[in-house]
Amino acid sequence: MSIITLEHVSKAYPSPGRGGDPVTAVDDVSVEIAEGTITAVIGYSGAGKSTLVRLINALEPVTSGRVVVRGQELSALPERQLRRARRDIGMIFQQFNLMESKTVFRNVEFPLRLAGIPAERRRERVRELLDFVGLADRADNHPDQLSGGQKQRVGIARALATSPSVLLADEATSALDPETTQDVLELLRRVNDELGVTMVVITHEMDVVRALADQVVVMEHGRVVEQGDVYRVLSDPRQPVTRRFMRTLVRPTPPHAEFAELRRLHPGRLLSVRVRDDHDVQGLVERVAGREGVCAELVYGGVNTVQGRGFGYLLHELTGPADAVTRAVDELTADECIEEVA
Ligand SMILES: Nc1ncnc2c1ncn2[C@@H]1O[C@H](COP(=O)(O)OP(=O)(O)OP(=O)(O)O)[C@@H](O)[C@H]1O
Repeated sequence: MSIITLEHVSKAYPSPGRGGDPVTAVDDVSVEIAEGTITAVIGYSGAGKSTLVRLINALEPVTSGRVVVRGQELSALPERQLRRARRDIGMIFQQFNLMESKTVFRNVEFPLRLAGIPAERRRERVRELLDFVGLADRADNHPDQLSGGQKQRVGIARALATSPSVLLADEATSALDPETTQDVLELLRRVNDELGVTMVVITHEMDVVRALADQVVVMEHGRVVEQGDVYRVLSDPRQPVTRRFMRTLVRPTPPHAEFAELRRLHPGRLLSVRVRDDHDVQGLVERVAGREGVCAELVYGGVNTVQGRGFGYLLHELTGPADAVTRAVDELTADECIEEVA
């Protein structure tokens, strides 16, 4: 069942200069997010990702379209009800946004105070949350006594204080080193698995997508240009922007100088084979190349996994009698997963 529905949502900001056209940050976006899932929103800087997320928790009003969260159309709610609805949507940020003058305890307690929860229950809840994020012994510290990863854990505890059913994460690991990123991603996984919280994660890091996402939404110039199940999007990216992102996880060919060296050693015709677990394209190469004295040699590979399923590219050199190689190349490149590399 869908917990967040965006229907033809657009957001325009006034032109930064006088008399210019408005900036359309989000342009006619329709997305459905199923309860209990993790959706990654990817796209280059300026694609409209942050704006989209601010529309989901109604930090910004939509220009047109509808945003529905748990059956409530946020854009139609009066301020009081909107504040209540926002308690059901937690948010974490790249720069953590903690109150530096307050202790960890007070930071996590803050949303509970706003919600009017009595002191005793607030204390219990903060303890429970700090336990969950592994910071039970840090309640009395100030943010400047914590590492980046610990600060983000406090951010997560604070976002979860009012037991929201949705958590929005805007580049939550972008300021962290790779190891700390892994720890925070693991915690976010637990938030989803153990608490059943639906998550929308903005990122430009494909490792985050790979580690967390069930579903991917790809944005470019304010529009959603591609969306789908994470394995489908990574193993069969359909838009150029998605392919560029996917190639940060797996490369079809080695970097420039290395490729020149590879070409020197393997001057024959090269075929790049996109690997998917639902299409035995490797078997196809072996069958076709096995005919007429053609030989296919694997010369480079970039393969990764998501949700335990392999995706990526294998590069083969075809050698043998010239006519037979041409026939093999023609037959193989008719498959959408195979293309010749110059
Ligand atoms: N408050 C605002 N006023 C005017 N223009 C804005 C505002 N917020 C965003 N924009 C513009 O909307 C477009 C989308 O911005 P947004 O921050 O949503 O993109 P993004 O994909 O999140 O980028 P980044 O990864 O750099 O944060 C950009 O052209 C940006 O300049």
